[in-house]
Amino acid sequence: MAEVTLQSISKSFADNLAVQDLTLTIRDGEFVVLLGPTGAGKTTTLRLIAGLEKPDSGRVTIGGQDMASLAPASRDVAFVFQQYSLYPHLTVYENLAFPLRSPARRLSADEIDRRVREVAGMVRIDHKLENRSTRLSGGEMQRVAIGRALVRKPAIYLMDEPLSSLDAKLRGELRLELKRIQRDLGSTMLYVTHDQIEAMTMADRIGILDSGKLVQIGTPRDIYSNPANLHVAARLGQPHINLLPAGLVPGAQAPPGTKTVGARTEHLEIQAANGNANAQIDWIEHLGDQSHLHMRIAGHKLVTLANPYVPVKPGDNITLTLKDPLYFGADGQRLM
Ligand SMILES: Nc1ncnc2c1ncn2[C@@H]1O[C@H](COP(=O)(O)OP(=O)(O)OP(=O)(O)O)[C@@H](O)[C@H]1O
Repeated sequence: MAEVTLQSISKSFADNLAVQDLTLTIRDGEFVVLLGPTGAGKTTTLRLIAGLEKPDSGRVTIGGQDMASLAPASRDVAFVFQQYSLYPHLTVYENLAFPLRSPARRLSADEIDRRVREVAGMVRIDHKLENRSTRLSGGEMQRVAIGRALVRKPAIYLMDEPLSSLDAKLRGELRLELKRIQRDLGSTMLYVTHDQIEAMTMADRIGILDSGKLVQIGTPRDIYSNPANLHVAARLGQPHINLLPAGLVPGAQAPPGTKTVGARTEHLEIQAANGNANAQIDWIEHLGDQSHLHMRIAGHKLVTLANPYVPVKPGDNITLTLKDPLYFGADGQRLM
């Protein structure tokens, strides 16, 4: 494993600036997640590291070595794509063994066998080693695709939404397993997703990409609690952060220049109105272990998370107050 750096990388397709002046270090053994909406430049960033795209300017280094003159095959990276790309005519075993069979590796048959079985156990596909890869469920195929990357020990794993084609339950399971495997192996990993739960649960650091720019990078806790601007604040949190005009909800002293107040569940206090109602419950979504409270204050809608036994019902008048919310200026940047 190795440290990977991107130094002031830019990449355009015709007049579309896909990656803009991107500087990022993925430390040796670190799990970095790039989070951003569609078209933010996530896949392009991975492809630039893998050498599948050439930057217009800037430098990529792996283990301190400049990659400019190295072809993809010489870069010592393993790429997992969004859609499993297995060899359909081969068994699971042969798919996993394939990357190890290159003559340049000079691995013995015993060594290959040991490694294939070890990785098959890690991704829990060891019971299907003799199956043709086409005779697998989508989830099993994607396990094999991830396993095929893991049999090698490259400088860095590049993963492009590897769980996005799976159903929610399997995604949850594999998310945990991938994190465990990465920690056990001490792998360096750059993982791309637009799923905030994946980012929050797996990353050592999350980088937020917007229109090709790295807007903020930090630990999940830091990105959640101290978003640099409105864009970052809106990317994390379920339900979405409520963005309200300054002065709408009482209870907090906004700093000068505040245009927007950002209020998550933990920033809102709800009380049964005592003749001093300022808001109303619109409706309640029951999710089982918790509920979403939809409220309205002076024509603005808000949503917060509540316990399922919260003693309110649609139509109730309530008193809503703020508790240490986030403040943003007219330019969208956070005000401290
Ligand atoms: N080969 C290409 N030719 C032309 N434009 C491209 C090419 N690859 C990417 N782009 C453009 O570059 C921008 C960034 O694309 P990229 O695929 O990196 O985004 P992304 O964040 O990975 O999106 P998604 O989540 O949809 O995969 C987009 O506007 C895209 O249309």
